[in-house]
Amino acid sequence: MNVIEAHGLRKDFTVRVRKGLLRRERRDVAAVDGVDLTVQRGELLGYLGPNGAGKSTTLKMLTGVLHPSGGRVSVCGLTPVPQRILLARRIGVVFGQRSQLWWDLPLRDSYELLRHIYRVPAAEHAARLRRCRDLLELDPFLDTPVRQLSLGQRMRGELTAALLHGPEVLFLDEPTIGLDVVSKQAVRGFLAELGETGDTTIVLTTHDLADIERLCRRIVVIDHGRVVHDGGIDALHARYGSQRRVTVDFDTPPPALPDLPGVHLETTTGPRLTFTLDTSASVGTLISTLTTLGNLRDLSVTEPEIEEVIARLYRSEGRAPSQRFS
Ligand SMILES: Nc1ncnc2c1ncn2[C@@H]1O[C@H](COP(=O)(O)OP(=O)(O)OP(=O)(O)O)[C@@H](O)[C@H]1O
Repeated sequence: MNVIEAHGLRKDFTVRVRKGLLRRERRDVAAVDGVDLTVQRGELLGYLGPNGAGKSTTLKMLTGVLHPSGGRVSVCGLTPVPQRILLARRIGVVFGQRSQLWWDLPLRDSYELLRHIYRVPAAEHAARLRRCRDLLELDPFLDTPVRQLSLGQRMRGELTAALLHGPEVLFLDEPTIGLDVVSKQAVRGFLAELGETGDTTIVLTTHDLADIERLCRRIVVIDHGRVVHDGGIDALHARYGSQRRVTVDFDTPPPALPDLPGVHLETTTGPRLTFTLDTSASVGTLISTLTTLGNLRDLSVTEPEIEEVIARLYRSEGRAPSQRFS
């Protein structure tokens, strides 16, 4: 069953552009330009794209913060803007830059207030909080006012706040931005566990591709407000011709190699040779050919980096590298 359905979703903003010293011109910018998106119950979807691609704008329309300029959208069977209050009970939202906690209150008190706002039965609330406390290790700072929390502590606190009313869908806009390695691991581990239960549908935007690799089986990539990829990471590797790298060490420098289709000799440093292989080429064929040329002492195969694949995709959509990553 689809929890999120968007068809031809668009959002135009009117911006003023400087024209000469005093003149300003109004111009329409299509931030989201006809996005079709369906997400099934229990999916953990990565929503990717370069800066300014339209990710946050999409999330704002899905959560009822922004009115779409066109298209249809439904989340949990509701239309986000007109049914915003009903929807708020069924979704959880974490926008990295904004807080839903009370700045001067300790986390514990913010959670108690949220319990009353959402009218969550005490036992249910306690059970959910217990789980978050354990998995996100909240106890050392549960009684600290939010304004005194570090970014990583606050993010763990925000995640908990978004989940205490038991939402069906969790929207996360860059939840690991600026976090140290330990906090990132805590947040990722928590989301992985939440995703595995299949009870909560998660839509995650991030520039951290390690988040995507660790968590998402399906990714949707948008650029200039349009979907440019919807599928698994493997499909991306296949589509953008990722290259594996094979490094071998011979006992002594080997003689010249015969040509093998899809295999490219990248570097030779004494007895060490490094090859790149197109997706169509076989590592097995390369190795068996190499063993006929001399004694192999060591061998390593490196899988293509997701960064490399995503960079190719962004490049193929016609952006300069400096515009791509934050
Ligand atoms: N309130 C607004 N008024 C005018 N233009 C806007 C507004 N909000 C967003 N935009 C424009 O819409 C486009 C998409 O912005 P959006 O914030 O959705 O991108 P994003 O993919 O989330 O980017 P980032 O990765 O940098 O957060 C950008 O060109 C942005 O400048």
